[in-house]
Amino acid sequence: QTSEQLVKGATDTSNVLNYGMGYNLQRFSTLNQINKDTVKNLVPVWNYSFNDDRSEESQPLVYQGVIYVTSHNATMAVDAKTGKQIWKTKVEYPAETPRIVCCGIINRGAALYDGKVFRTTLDAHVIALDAKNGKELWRQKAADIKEGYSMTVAPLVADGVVITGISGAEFGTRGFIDGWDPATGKHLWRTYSIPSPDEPGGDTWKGDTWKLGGGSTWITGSYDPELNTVYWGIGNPGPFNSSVRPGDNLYTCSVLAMDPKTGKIKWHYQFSPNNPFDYDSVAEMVLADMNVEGKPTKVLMDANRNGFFYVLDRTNGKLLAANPYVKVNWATGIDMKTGRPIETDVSKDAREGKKVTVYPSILGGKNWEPMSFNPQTGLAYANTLNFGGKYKAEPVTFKQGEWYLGMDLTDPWEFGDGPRGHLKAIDPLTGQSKWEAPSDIPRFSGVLSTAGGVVFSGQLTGEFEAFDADTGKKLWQFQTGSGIEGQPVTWQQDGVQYVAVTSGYGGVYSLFSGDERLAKVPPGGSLWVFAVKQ
Ligand SMILES: O=C(O)c1cc(C(=O)O)c2c(n1)C(=O)C(=O)c1cc(C(=O)O)[nH]c1-2
Repeated sequence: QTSEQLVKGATDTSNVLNYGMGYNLQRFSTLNQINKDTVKNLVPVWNYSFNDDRSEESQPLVYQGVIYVTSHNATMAVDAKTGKQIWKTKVEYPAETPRIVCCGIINRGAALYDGKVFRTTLDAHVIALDAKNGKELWRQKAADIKEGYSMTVAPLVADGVVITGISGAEFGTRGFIDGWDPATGKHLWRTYSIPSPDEPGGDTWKGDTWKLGGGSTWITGSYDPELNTVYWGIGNPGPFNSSVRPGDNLYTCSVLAMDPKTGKIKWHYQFSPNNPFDYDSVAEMVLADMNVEGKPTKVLMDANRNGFFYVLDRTNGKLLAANPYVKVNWATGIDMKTGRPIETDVSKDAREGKKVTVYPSILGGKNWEPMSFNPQTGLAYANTLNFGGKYKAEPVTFKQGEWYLGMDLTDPWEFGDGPRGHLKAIDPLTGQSKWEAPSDIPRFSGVLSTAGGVVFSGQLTGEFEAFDADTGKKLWQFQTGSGIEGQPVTWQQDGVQYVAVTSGYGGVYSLFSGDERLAKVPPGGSLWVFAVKQ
């Protein structure tokens, strides 16, 4: 398809063309056949097996009646109406690859453009497949797994350029974002998320620390075609132990506004300077037009892992609002003039090597699982985490291909008795919830909202759920075969509205929380498609 079709994104209701359902990453659909009244009649239409037992985080794409979905070891095309496989192309990677993957053997999905399917591989390659038959058209190596790099990100195609990020900040890497020619795979540009000493921002690193500075870019950016600007979030600095790397450590825990053709940085905003707590700022930068103090404003929204919900003016990076949306104790607020956090003793003590209890934990107030913004209700629907962590920095030495953390990980969580997560309907400008749907085990699935007044999400124990967008009341649920870590999408074909989500248990909470309630969840990746019973 053309880039023009891609721009339509969420408003093109018969296709799901990119990660985030539209370049604004709103994950909102104007479809309303599935609505507050009819959702109780939602039934599965078909289920397609991935023949895989890993976590399935891939967001399905839909184009002209074909679903394109990925797992860590395959790319698949499936007939959207029947669930019949059209093609499946395996992804091979060296057996030692999982050793340098921090948080799960996963892939978050593909990008579609000009008859091709683009994806990344765990061993840090970018590949293009023919959308018709799954044949590989080109393959490029982005980085070396021996140096600790891996890839889980879904690519973005903006202004005719395939844009990809990288993972590896827990292994002493130096993050970057790459631009590739969709037709040939030619490498067009690389923008490092960590500037070298002679570049602007280079003085925020001491000595050689920039070389191992982290700043992964593992979640797909958003794109404003009118401003021709891509917004991409940057991960945590490495190592966690901040005494190793004094300074602000640009551009870690920041958002970059970039030119898609050249990768040139137009502006940046740093959420958490010199961060010790793994507060990656990679999560989706959602774009919307919103009234701010009575003025229509082009904004960018971010439910940051550091616990604050930010609204920026996306034309220039100016801070418009920043309020906590979960419990936060590392800062009392954000200085609206300087944009910098007003830190508490928790941050100071952590930097001095003392043991602290920090809210949010190193998994954040919200992790990677994408939220949805519904322009009709003006609310952001996000799966948030409701626990803190115990944090103590410890000495660390760098060894290539090994964990480079500098944090005592023996007992890192501070779980309370209450629910460990909520699906929250958040007012972006205040951070306040209109409603909260608690969950004992936190939800780690993406969120979808629709003009039918319904919000979809899923549980790590496998329930696919629908909520009333205005009240948070649960309207429907369906037990899938494994845990849901996927990202629901919706589209319409031949007059029928469908909803799809992957099921397949795993991800960072499952790996590291020690939550025994998850031990009984059966593995098994598959794709579910639902519609209202006719
Ligand atoms: O710094 C990084 O490079 C990096 C990469 C990834 C990833 O690629 O999945 C995660 C994280 N960090 C991370 O901090 C994290 O909490 C996380 C959760 C998940 C997941 O898939 O559940 N991935 C990652």
